[in-house]
Amino acid sequence: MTTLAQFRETWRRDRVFDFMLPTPEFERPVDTRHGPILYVEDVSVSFDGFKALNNLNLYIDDGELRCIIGPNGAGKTTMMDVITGKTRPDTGSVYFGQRIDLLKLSEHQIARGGIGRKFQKPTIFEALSVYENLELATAADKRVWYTLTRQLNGEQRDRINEVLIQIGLVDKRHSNAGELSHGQKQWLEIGMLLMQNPRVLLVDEPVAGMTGEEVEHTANLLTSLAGKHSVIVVEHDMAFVRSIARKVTVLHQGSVLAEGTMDQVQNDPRVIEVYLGE
Ligand SMILES: Nc1ncnc2c1ncn2[C@@H]1O[C@H](COP(=O)(O)OP(=O)(O)OP(=O)(O)O)[C@@H](O)[C@H]1O
Repeated sequence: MTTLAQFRETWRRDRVFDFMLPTPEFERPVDTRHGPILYVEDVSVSFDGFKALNNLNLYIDDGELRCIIGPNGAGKTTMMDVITGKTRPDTGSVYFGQRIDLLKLSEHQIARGGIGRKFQKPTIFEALSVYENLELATAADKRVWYTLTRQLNGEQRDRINEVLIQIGLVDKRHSNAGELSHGQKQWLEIGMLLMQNPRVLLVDEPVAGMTGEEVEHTANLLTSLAGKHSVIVVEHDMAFVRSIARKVTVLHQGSVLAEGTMDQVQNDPRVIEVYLGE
């Protein structure tokens, strides 16, 4: 007799029935037995006839740190919008692990299901302390009055302390978030995302406007997250990309132009022509 477990084993990603789709908010871990945690396949997005993404194929391995570069308008933001459910593609498929079809989930479900996104502009609560910001981020229920009046359990407190160490803000735990430097605000927001234990973190231009020291701290932070999380960094700062990148994907006109180590893509004549030679 076929048990449900055996049946699951034989599922093909393209044959998942809606009613069997796990609710990603509650069912973990995501199935990454085949390697990738994200499958973006043949994805196209048009805006008024203009193809922002053009049969884009991108595979991100579980725990990898991937840098995405490319000229203005290459489709980097649109790609992140598609993965996080903000923009729906015209064609193609996007899977989280083997079985979770992200195109069937709302932006909220995707975020709660383990794909966190850090926008360029931090969205921290400036009037609250660093600790309180992290405390807010632990909650499934984002209603501030509820969150701040309830007691944290020991595990949640441990997690906040762990994240404070990770982001390097232990000494600032009682400072108001509004008093932090630009870089520290960015790290706090990364910390808030980490409180949700995301499997994938999308980070948009993390070092824009940072001092040299802050850039270095950010490089250390993002590289320390790889392994435990899959981290996708979109960044224009080439020195920064070089300092953290293992594998780089170059987007151009909505497709992958080149992929490889920083040395490989930097020496690729097509990449030099459309991007690095600018
Ligand atoms: N909502 C939209 N409506 C119309 N056109 C759009 C929309 N969003 C993006 N585009 C266009 O799609 C193309 C890709 O944009 P996208 O923002 O994804 O590029 P990008 O690689 O992130 O660029 P940048 O490095 O400048 O942020 C651009 O030509 C942009 O003008």
